[in-house]
Amino acid sequence: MKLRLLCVGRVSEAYLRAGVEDFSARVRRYLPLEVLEIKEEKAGGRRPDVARIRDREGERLLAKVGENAQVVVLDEGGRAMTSEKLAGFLEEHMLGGTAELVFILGGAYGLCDEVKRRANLVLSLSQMTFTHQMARLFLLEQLYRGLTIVRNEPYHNR
Ligand SMILES: C[S@@+](CC[C@H](N)C(=O)[O-])C[C@H]1O[C@@H](n2cnc3c(N)ncnc32)[C@H](O)[C@@H]1O
Repeated sequence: MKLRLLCVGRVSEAYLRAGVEDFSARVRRYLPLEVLEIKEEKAGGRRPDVARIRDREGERLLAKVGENAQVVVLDEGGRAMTSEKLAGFLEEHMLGGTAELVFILGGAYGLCDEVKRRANLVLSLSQMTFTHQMARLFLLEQLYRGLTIVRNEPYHNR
């Protein structure tokens, strides 16, 4: 199985980029990982048209999602999971023949409903809101943690 991260925008903060690179490399020890960055829609002006921004970014994201892909959308309003549950979810897909598991992260204004409707799972990392750059790092850490749990390796320490 291959993991694919579809993200709106880049990781511009150096301190987060280092973490993202580190955890991406760790995840790649277990599974192929592709990260695709979608251009952020320009906000323009003092009162950005949030619905338009989300819709445009959503179109770009959905254009990159294959018909048969299993999709996890990251959203603070989604379903909370323990790391063990996420590990179980990953294992199910690894054993169940899923070719590609796609994770979608929104930009500064979040994701439109159409993207959320495409999700097989809407996943929350916390009820609190993170920047998309931080959410990317936390997701990668949880994927790495989950994969070490699947392999019964000593990272999770439980
Ligand atoms: C700054 S947040 C967007 C906040 C926006 N106000 C909204 O309504 O979604 C940017 C992206 O990071 C991800 N994100 C941020 N906090 C998250 C959390 N607690 N759980 C899951 N994803 C999160 C989501 O993909 C979100 O679209």
